[in-house]
Amino acid sequence: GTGTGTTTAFSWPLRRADGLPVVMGVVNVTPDSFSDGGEWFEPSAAIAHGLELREQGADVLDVGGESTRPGAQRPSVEEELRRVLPVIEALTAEGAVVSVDTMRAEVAVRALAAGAAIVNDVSGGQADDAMAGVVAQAGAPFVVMHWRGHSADMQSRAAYADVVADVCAELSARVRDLVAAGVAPDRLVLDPGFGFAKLAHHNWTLLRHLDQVVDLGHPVLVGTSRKTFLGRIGVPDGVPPRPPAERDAATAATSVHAARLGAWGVRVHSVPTTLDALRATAAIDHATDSA
Ligand SMILES: Nc1nc2ncc(COP(=O)(O)O)nc2c(=O)[nH]1
Repeated sequence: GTGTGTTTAFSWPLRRADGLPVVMGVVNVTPDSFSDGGEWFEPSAAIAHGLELREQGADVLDVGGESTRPGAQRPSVEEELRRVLPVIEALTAEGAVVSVDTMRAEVAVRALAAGAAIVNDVSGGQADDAMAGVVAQAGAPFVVMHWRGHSADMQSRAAYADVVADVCAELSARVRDLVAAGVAPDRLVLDPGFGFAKLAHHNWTLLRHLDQVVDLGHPVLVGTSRKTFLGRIGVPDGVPPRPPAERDAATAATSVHAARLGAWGVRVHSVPTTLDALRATAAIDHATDSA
């Protein structure tokens, strides 16, 4: 690409005309993401998948080149760029709104130049000190996820006095640091980071009290899709969780719940399932009592 990628014109905060939460479709260009590892590793397959998600109704396509599943080893910057840039360029050329899922400032810079409109950083700017400046300079919307260190050993940090209060406090600290570094507050999206340094019960508790995250005053993104805690529903201890492809109904339930509690958006693998569930809920909410 020429590097002067066209960022698709879009207004911020992004809102759906139908009032449903923004649907962010997952395009993992990785050989080992836990939920769909390897399916879309080739750029052509990832591009086709992204266009399909957009066709299905996704408002944003989240393109990531680094798997963040527990225990994942990090790719090099070069490898991460090789994976995501062709996909970002092609999807933005087709008019899609793209977010780049990266913890690296260098990748964010190149992705924005290639047309990405949003930076989605699971570390919320903690993994790379240069990220805040890149996002501030670009004026790009920035997704700040709750994170306690790299996936290699993050589950060792899954200890909380009060997971909701702690996650809110740690996200608020990130907001302060990012604003101090020049990021505009109205460009920040917060995300509780389901499954990152969290055990199943932490995830359920965060969902139950998601309104407290919403009350921090920033749009909230929820990324529960196909995560292991959903695969454990109805599965006895000691039995492996159900595979990711069987977790879309549970994911949809969490998306409906998140919408009810005021979430701005949901980051999902299955767009049709998500929209079906959200639309059904909206139909219920808008049902009139006329005969
Ligand atoms: N903002 C945000 N980004 C993320 N990126 C990757 C994953 C890991 O899940 P995947 O391997 O299915 O992409 N989860 C999140 C998340 O929960 N929130």
